[in-house]
Amino acid sequence: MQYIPGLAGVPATESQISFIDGQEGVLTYRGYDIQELAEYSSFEETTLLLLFGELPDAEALRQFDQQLRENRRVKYNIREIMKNLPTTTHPMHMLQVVVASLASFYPSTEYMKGASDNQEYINDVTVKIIAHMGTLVAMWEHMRNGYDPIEPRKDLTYAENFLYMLNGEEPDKDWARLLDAILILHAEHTINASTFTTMVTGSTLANPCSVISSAIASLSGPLHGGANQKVIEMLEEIGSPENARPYIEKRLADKKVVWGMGHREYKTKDPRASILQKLSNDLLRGKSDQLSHSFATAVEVEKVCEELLGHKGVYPNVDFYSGILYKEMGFDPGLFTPIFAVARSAGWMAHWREQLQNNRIFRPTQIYTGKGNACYLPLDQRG
Ligand SMILES: CC(=O)SCCNC(=O)CCNC(=O)[C@H](O)C(C)(C)COP(=O)(O)OP(=O)(O)OC[C@H]1O[C@@H](n2cnc3c(N)ncnc32)[C@H](O)[C@@H]1OP(=O)(O)O
Ligand SMILES: O=C([O-])CC(=O)C(=O)O
Repeated sequence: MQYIPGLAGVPATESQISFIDGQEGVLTYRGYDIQELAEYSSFEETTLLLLFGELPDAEALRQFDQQLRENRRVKYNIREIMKNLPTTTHPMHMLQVVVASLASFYPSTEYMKGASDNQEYINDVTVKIIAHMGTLVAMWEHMRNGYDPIEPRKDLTYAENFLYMLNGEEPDKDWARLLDAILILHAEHTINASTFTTMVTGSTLANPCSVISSAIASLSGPLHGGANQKVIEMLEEIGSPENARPYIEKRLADKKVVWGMGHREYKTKDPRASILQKLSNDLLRGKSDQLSHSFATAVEVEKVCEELLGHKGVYPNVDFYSGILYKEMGFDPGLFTPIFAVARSAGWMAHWREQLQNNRIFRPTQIYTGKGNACYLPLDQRG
């Protein structure tokens, strides 16, 4: 029996949801290239694709979109739970707590019989969770700053409503389209740590709100989704392109990782990083402000890392360029990982549903490396 740290390269499931070619830098959802989806699809349509395996027809999309719109509002008592959290609570921790608490408001043991026995519950809770994610993140942004949250609207798309709830203004169509593309890019990524968490928790037939809460916890770590906030902090610390080389050299000498670099599956640049870089470049072109400076610094960090880490297959991942876009859109860095979670709720729900269709509890084994038979000594006889 061989132990493989981090289960690198070990298949944990068979799945039809997404595919990565890590050598070529390819990512597809249900067979559709991520570049095409980011350009032409919407978050609502991509979510349906991930959940059901096909691009929907106009009526199916209209119905699903309507369900999402109808499920945006959160119950008064959920808002009360949020009100009682310290305002210093990181938005990812708020999300983990509040999504877990949804299980108290939407309980069910019926679905535990298996997917085929309660499709209606599974569909309802899927919509409820995905629709609530954006609302909760936008609400908390006001609440943690001491203001009342803004109520969601039903006449807006998912991305538009998120921007409206954050800014309290009519959402700009171009910003909403950009956010839509960002949500699509973050919606799914095979068996990453948080999706694996989803599958493990789901495999015990835990309530889906607990399942997604556990996935949020997993995504929050800086080696996973939490890296996007770390990247912008790092770029600000570096300050300008000419500081990139000494900064990276020192980090590597200190055996520290460069945030937003490296990936278990990709041994070349993450295709999502290339798309996000292009979007950032287009947005900042011709500007001479601080953020363009951060972008120039990021490009230089990438260049230095390619030279110093390229031989290890370490290149920018999805978290490297996204923060620059978020900052330009006016988002606080505390929102970066929660926005990732909002998008990824689509992928998590798709994997939860796939897991239930052919469920077997996850229960790997171990190679024991502890002591042999030990003899219990009463406390007064221990040295
Ligand atoms: C949405 C996401 O989750 S994307 C990932 C976000 N996370 C980050 O950006 C954090 C920084 N990156 C990392 O810590 C890692 O690359 C991970 C966690 C993403 C992947 O980890 P693993 O697949 O276990 O990579 P592993 O540690 O085997 O890396 C291989 C080699 O590249 C090095 N390496 C990998 N990533 C980095 C990095 N960001 N900076 C410096 N060196 C790195 C490792 O030190 C290792 O070197 P060695 O062979 O000399 O020991
Ligand atoms: O696949 C991974 O390990 C991490 C990642 O990029 C993601 O979840 O989007």
